[in-house]
Amino acid sequence: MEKTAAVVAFDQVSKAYGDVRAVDGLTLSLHPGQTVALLGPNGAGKSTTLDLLLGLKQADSGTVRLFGGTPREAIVAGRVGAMLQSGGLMNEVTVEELVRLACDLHPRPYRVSDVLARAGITQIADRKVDKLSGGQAQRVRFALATAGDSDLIVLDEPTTGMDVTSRQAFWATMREQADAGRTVLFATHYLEEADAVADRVLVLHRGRLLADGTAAEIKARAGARRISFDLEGEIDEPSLRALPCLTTLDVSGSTVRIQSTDADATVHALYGLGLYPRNLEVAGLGLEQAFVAITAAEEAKAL
Ligand SMILES: Nc1ncnc2c1ncn2[C@@H]1O[C@H](COP(=O)(O)OP(=O)(O)OP(=O)(O)O)[C@@H](O)[C@H]1O
Repeated sequence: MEKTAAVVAFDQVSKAYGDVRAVDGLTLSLHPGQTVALLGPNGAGKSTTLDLLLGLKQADSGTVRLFGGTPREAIVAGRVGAMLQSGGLMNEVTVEELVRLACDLHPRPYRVSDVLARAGITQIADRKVDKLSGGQAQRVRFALATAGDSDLIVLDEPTTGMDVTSRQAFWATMREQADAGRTVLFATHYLEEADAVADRVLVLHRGRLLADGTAAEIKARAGARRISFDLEGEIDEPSLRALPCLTTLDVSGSTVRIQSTDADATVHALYGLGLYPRNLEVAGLGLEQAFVAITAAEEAKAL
């Protein structure tokens, strides 16, 4: 394995199940220290992408490389820790026994007590794995993914079932991992998490990469400003519709709501029309709205 190679490199990777193209010509590389969120609607191909990355599924075409070698080589060398969505936990063993097993199997293991503490499961170390709540089981899966010193941590919807406090603690731990130079890749349906945690966001749709950038870039790309104001008197919709950089216009009574790709230019032109907007507000789109706008535009193209 090359030392300087990308952590993850997908080159024109495709995987189909019958007629369904789960992953369709995906090219992508990830680098050390990045925290990367993988977003996409149901069925977009997120889990398949992670399975290909981990060598759990084979691509129909294209290549998947981890650290310049095959996924299997990287996993055998202990360079990858993974927490998958559905992975069943062994029954009839305690949390501590299971974590100890994961540590024993890792080429560069951490101390069991440290792994338990980091995952916040020291208190339930003696409990049988099949008696855990959903959120506790997620934390145990996280402990298994971080049982040793791995360079890449892969997480498929890691915080599903966790309460707010566990979620915050989880992401604080993940940030420490990224600060220590590890690459963290996670699939999620929680867009606010991606916005808060990831320094790179990938949007998958029908197995293809629709967007790749920081959360701010993705919001900007979606036409990321909302402008709202009130106007007195009759509203001349055609002249508002002709404002520069406008993507949507909604007039409701005396209130006008606009989405614009350049709020400065739009507002400047608004005053240029001789209008006096009151209660003017300019706000960014959230990542969630940007995500909906980007994927909806793609759906519209497909029709
Ligand atoms: N083993 C399989 N056999 C047949 N089709 C499959 C199989 N696994 C996945 N698919 C299909 O491939 C597509 C991508 O599925 P995948 O699970 O990768 O998406 P996802 O983005 O992870 O979805 P979700 O957000 O719902 O978890 C979907 O249309 C799914 O129905």
